Amino acid sequence: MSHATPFPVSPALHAPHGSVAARATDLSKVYGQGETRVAALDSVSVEFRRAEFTAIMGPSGSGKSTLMHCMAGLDSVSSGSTRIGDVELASLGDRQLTRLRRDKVGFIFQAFNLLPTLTALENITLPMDIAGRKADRAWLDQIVTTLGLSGRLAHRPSQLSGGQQQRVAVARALASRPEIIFADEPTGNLDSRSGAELLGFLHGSVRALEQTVVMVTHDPVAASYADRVIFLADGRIVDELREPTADAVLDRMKRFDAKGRTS
Ligand SMILES: Nc1ncnc2c1ncn2[C@@H]1O[C@H](COP(=O)(O)OP(=O)(O)OP(=O)(O)O)[C@@H](O)[C@H]1O
Repeated sequence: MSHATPFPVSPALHAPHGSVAARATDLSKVYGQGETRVAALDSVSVEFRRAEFTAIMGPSGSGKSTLMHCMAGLDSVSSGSTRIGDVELASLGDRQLTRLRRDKVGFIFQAFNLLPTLTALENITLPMDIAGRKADRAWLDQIVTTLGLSGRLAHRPSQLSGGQQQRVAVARALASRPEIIFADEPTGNLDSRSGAELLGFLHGSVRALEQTVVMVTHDPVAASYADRVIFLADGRIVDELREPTADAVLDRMKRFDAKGRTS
């Protein structure tokens, strides 16, 4: 599906695509043991290329969140490897991993996860403030303007609509120019119009800013904003769709459902 790009496209930004922003190789994740053992991920290998928007879909319990958490270094892996850029996450100690997450990874969750006592602007710059890094003012201005937050920066989260709060969360994720953004059902708490706006911003950040985005979603329309969709079932990647339309995604999902019922 073709979606409008809200960010001004700068041709100069369209430098070489195709390098890998994150990669999992033979990634397995097992929770529990004995009778409670669950293989949440079973030998998953996947690449997320730079400046590409990937949606991860699959039935409940198929391993979507686990894949994202392992890729983002929020959860340990049982076997296999995960890399952000050139860095193998298993090779890092706790402090190095915390620093890598802070500097290289942006997160957007379904719950907006904003601190209620801070203003919108303070929430946006918080990760950089904690890291002792100065925000790039021009970059911040561009993000804030594009996301339509200029007049809301002094507001606290309770004074903002759900859509505005989620846009603050998007601005926070984009502000440090992370290598990759992981979004877990980012539109789950939004009405359809705010959701569409947000997906437009994510899509625009991929096109115009060369941001890499990986998004878990249950919604075929949300997935249609991505460049590709990967489908998980029982902890394995079972299919992939490029240039998805909502109808094509729905069609694949129906096929998996039908297979699930007959197998
Ligand atoms: N901390 C945990 N301890 C034990 N089992 C877990 C844990 N986290 C996830 N699981 C199990 O791993 C499997 C994959 O879970 P995961 O949350 O990754 O699925 P999902 O596809 O994101 O599901 P949903 O769409 O419902 O959010 C499930 O069977 C789940 O019960």
